[in-house]
Amino acid sequence: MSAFPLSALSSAAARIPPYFLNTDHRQRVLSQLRGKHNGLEKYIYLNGLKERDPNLFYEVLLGNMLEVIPILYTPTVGDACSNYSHIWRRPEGLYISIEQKGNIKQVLRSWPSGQAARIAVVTDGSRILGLGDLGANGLPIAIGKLDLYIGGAGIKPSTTVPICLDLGTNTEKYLTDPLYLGVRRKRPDTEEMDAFMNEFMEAMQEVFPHLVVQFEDFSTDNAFRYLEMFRNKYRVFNDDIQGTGSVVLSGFLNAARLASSASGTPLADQRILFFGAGSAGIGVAKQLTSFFTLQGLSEEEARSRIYTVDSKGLITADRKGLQEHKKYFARTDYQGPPLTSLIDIIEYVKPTALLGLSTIQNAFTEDVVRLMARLNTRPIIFPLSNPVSLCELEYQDAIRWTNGSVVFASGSPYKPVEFEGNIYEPGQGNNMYIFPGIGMGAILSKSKHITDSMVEQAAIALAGSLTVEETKAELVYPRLTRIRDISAQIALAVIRAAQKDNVDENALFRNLSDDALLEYIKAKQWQPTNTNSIPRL
Ligand SMILES: O=C([O-])CC(=O)C(=O)O
Ligand SMILES: [Mg+2]
Repeated sequence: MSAFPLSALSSAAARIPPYFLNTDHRQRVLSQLRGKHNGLEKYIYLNGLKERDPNLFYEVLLGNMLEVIPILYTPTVGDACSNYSHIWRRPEGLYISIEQKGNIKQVLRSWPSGQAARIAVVTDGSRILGLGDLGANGLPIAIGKLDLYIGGAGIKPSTTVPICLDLGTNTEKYLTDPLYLGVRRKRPDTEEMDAFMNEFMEAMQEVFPHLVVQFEDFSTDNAFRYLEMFRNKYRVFNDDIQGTGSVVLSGFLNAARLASSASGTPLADQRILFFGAGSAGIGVAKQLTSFFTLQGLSEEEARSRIYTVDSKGLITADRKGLQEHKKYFARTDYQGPPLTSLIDIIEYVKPTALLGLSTIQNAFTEDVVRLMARLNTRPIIFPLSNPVSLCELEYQDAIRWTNGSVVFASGSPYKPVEFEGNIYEPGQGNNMYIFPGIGMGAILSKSKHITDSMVEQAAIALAGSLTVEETKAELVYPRLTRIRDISAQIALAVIRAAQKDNVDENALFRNLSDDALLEYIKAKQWQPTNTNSIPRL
C-alpha cells in the first residue's frame, strides 16, 4: 500500500501521517501500553484511548483479553478505585448523590441513552473488592464490569450505564483529602439509606424501563438487604452474592469431579470449609447448598456439608450477637471450646475443599496447605479474595506445598507455574465468567426478575462449557479467550431457566430450538468495527 489514498482525503485526512495505513495501529497501541511502568499508568492510558477512540479501545480489548482485562478489571481496577479522585480526567459514569434525594429521576434523565439503556452496574462504593469503603471512588468498578459486558458478552457500549451512588464514606482519609470527589459526610443510617434506595430503584424503573440492574460491592449487610428488598420487584441481581456464588459453584463442580476421580469421594460427600463469611462467602455457600439439594440431598443434609469461619473462628450457633447472614450456616453439632485457629478447624472438619473469601493475604499458610494435602489426594483450594494483594494463597506456593496435587482457582489472575518439569495452569474463579452471560440472558429474554434457577443454570452451563482440550488439561474454568462463546452458552441456559420460571417476556424464544437460539444470541453480540483503516479524527 502506498501513501494515504487521495480518495480518502478530507480536510482532516491531511493531518494523518502519509504511511499510517501501512502500519497496524493496534500494535502501536499495545506497544504504547506496554511502555507504561505500572498498572495504574496502564489503566490511565487505556482510559484515554477509550475516550479518543472507543472502537479501537474495544478492538484492542477483544484481541488481547488476557493482557487487558487484568488492567481494566481485577486486580488493577482496585488501584484505579483507591486513587480515583486523583487520576480523574473526565466524566464517564453517572453519579447520584444523597444530596439529590427527591430529584433522582431528573438526574437519571440526564443520561444520554434513555430508553435504550439495557444494563447498569450500580455500586455505593462501600466495599470495593476487598479494599473497603472507598466512597465516590468506587465508580471504576462499575465501569470495569461493564467493559466485560461489552467485551465478554457483546453488549452494545451505548446501552450500558455505570452508576456510583455517592452516599458519603466512613473512611476518614477520603473525607480529609482535598481532591476527594464525593460528598463530605459519613454514610447514612439504614432508614435514610432505605429511603434513598427505594426512590432510586423506582426512578430507574421509570426512566430506563428495559434495564437489568447489577448491584456491586455494597457492604455485606446492605448487599443482602437490597437484594431481598428488590429482587421480586425489579430485574436485579447482586454480583457479589449471586455472581460469585454461581462462578464458584461452577468451578467447584469441575474441581470435585477431578478430586473425586482421584479419591472416590462422591460430590455429595464433600465437606466444604469457607474461610470468610461476608456477602461472597455466604453467597457461595448458599449456592452450593441449593445445588446439593438439586442432587437429591435434603436441605438439612446439604447444609451440613458447609462449615463457615469468620475472624472469631468456626461459626457456631451458640455464639452471642451473631450477624443475621451468618446464622443459617452456624454449626449446632460442635461441642467444646471455640475453635479459632484455622489448623485446629481443619483438623476438626477434615474438609475436602477450602474456600477463601476473607480478604486476608496469605491466610492459607504452608501448614494449612500441607495439612489439606495430607487429608486429601487432590485438595480443592480456592483462595478467592480480590485483588491479588488480598489473596489467601499464591499459586506457586499452592503447587509447591502440595507437590502439584492441588485443584486451584483464585479470584484474581495468576500466571501458570512450572514445577518439577510440569506446567500447571491456575483457574480464575472470578464472577467475570458469569455476570455477562446472566445479564445478556436477562436482557434478551426480557425476564421480569432474575431467579435463583437462572443463576444456578448459569453455573451449570459454565461448568459444562469446557472443551475436550480444556478438560484434558484439568482446567476448572474455560480459557478466558473464549468468553464470548461461553457467555452465549450461559445466556442460552439463563433464557431457558427464565422460561421455566415463567418470568420471560420474549415469547419468540419459546419456539426456537437451542441451536437456533444460540445462533440468535451470537448474532446479537456487538462487534467493534475494524479500526485499522482511518483513525477517528
Ligand atoms: O470484581 C471482582 O474481581 C470480583 C468481585 O466482584 C469482587 O471481588 O468484589
Ligand atoms: Mg464485586
